[in-house]
Order: sequence, then structure tokens, then C-alpha cells
Amino acid sequence: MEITTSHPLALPVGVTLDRYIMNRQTAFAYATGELSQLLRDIALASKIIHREVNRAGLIDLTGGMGVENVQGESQQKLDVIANIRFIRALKNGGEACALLSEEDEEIIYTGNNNGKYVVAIDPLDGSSNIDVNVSIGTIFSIYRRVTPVGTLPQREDFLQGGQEQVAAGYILYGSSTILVYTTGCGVNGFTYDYSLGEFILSHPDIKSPEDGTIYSCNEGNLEQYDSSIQSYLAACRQQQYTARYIGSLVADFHRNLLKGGIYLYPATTKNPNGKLRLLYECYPLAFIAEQAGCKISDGNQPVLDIIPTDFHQRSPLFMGAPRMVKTLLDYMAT
Ligand SMILES: O=P(O)(O)OC[C@H]1O[C@](O)(COP(=O)(O)O)[C@@H](O)[C@@H]1O
Ligand SMILES: [Mg+2]
Ligand SMILES: [Mg+2]
Repeated sequence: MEITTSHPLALPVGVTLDRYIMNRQTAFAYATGELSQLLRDIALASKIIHREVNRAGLIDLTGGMGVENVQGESQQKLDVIANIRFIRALKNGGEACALLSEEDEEIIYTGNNNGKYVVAIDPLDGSSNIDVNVSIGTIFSIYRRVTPVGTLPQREDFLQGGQEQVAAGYILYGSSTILVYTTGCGVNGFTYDYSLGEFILSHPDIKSPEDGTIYSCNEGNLEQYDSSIQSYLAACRQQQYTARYIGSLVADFHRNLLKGGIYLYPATTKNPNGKLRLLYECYPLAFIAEQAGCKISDGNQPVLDIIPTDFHQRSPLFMGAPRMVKTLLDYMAT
């Protein structure tokens, strides 16, 4: 077999995540490497979860734990495993002084009080899809602490508001595993090459299309939505837009980000404040979406402007191609 220069085997391996983070770090004079190390620690934990998600059916990691988390949702085994993996990686890494997780009611202290950062995390997103081999993910948000280094982290370290995030990202465990993140200088995606054990830059400088024809929403809740949202969804159907809903926020977000679309999780009579959690689902995806040129709203204001009051508070979420979200907000304003 002749290996020509265009043959995949001849192409140079892309930039690894580690190398990319390093290159970025040198771009910031005041950068000390701690945030870079924290991002690497998160990437390491996600490689382990990639392996466990992949083999879940073989190592008895499917099914529930028979217990509920602080949200009143039944915890899946992989929810718990992923939670443990991130806590352990951040404890060992030393850069995070505390975490806030979807799976735990209160702050998780890492014991690294000299750590300058705190992390809010949804260890496993799309739990209802775990056992049926549908894409799932992890979502994370990083803040520089506001309490003095060396002291015990406090509530205010996590309730700074979405605009104060210094980094945010997600990992999508799908047909391939991809890590997408921002530190406020654009959005980049890295595909995991498990044969090398490396995340490789595969989606540089991701930008959302200005408009789209994909809409993502659980229409099973249609009767519970505000009539203006029902009218918007009817208009989407009339225009023969494509309905796509995986039921894993990370996967629905990722598709719409690349292809152009709108994701809606409105308030419902069951969840009058929406279902999705502000600190570790809405804020981090809003930071990424904004950096990629999307529009993100809770129906009344940009999501990053919402003032947080509670660790596990929920928020309606509307995000996607700016022209589509603007149209929806026009419907909601009438
Ligand atoms: O089943 P519903 O009501 O459509 O909700 C699906 C949404 O709930 C979630 O599963 C909530 O996240 P978790 O799985 O992390 O709890 C999102 O990923 C998804 O978009
Ligand atoms: Mg989630
Ligand atoms: Mg979750």
C-alpha cells in the first residue's frame, strides 16, 4: 500500500491539548500555570471516564445506585463514578480548593486551601441516556476564588455569577470523545485519540452559524410551556425545521453549536424555574456559546447576567444561533 502525503497515516499528528494549553499560557504574561494544570487534571479524569463509559456494560457500571441525589433524581452508577473520578483528580491535582457538584448538596473541600480555583461540575450529563448507549457528557465551570488563599473556601466563591467564570468546558462521550473549552479567548475542541491517550486539536476556533434550521426541545412537555413558546415551536414545524432532541444537554448543545440550531428548555408547570441547573449546566454552556457567537437567554436576560443565590438553582435556557434565539425572544415578548 503506497502511503502518499494525503494518506491519513502521513498527516502530522495535530496539536495536543497539553501543548495547546502551554502555548496559550505563554500568551498571558501573568499566567502561572495553575489554571493550565487544572484543565489538564480535568482532562485526565475525563480520559478515565471515557474508558468507563465505553466499558460500562462489561464492568457492571449500568443501572441505578438505588439512591437519590440532592435534586431528587435517582443516581446512576456512572453519575457516582464520574463524581468520584473528578473529585479525586482535583484533590490530587492541587489547583482547586473546592468543588460544587450536581451529585452533592454542599461544597466538596479538596483540602488544597492554597488552591486558587473552585470548580462547579456536572460530572455526568444526560443520565437518562447512560444505559442505552446514547451520547452523554461532563460540564465544568472554573472560578478564581474570592476568599483569601490559604483559608477554607466559602459559598461566595461559587456564587460569583456567570460573568466571573475564568474557564468553562464540556466533554462529550459520543461516537468519539471530544473536549471543548474556553478561557474567554474563543472556543476550541479536542478529539480524544485513545491509542495515543491524547486529546488532539480537531475543532479550532468554533463559531456558531448566524442562523439555522434545527430546533431541540422536549415536545413531550409542550402543553406545559408558555403559549408564546408553543407558537414559536409551531412556526418551526410550519417552516419544516428539523426537530432533533437527544435528551443529553451536552450532545444537543454540541450539535447545534456546529450545525446552527436552537436549544430550548423552558419553564414548565412541573419545573416553574426550568429543569437545568444554573451553576454547572447553564453558566458554563452560556460562556462557551457566547464565545462562539451564539445568543443565550433565560427568556428575560442573558444567562451570564443572572445573579446566583443558590448552589443548585435552576433556570430556563434558550440558546443557539443568534437569529433563531432573537426570533424566539420576539415571540416571547409579544
Ligand atoms: O428528560 P428531559 O426532561 O427532556 O430532560 C433532559 C435534560 O435533563 C438532563 O439529563 C439533566 O442533566 P443530568 O443528566 O446531568 O441530570 C440534560 O442532560 C437533558 O438535556
Ligand atoms: Mg446535566
Ligand atoms: Mg448530571
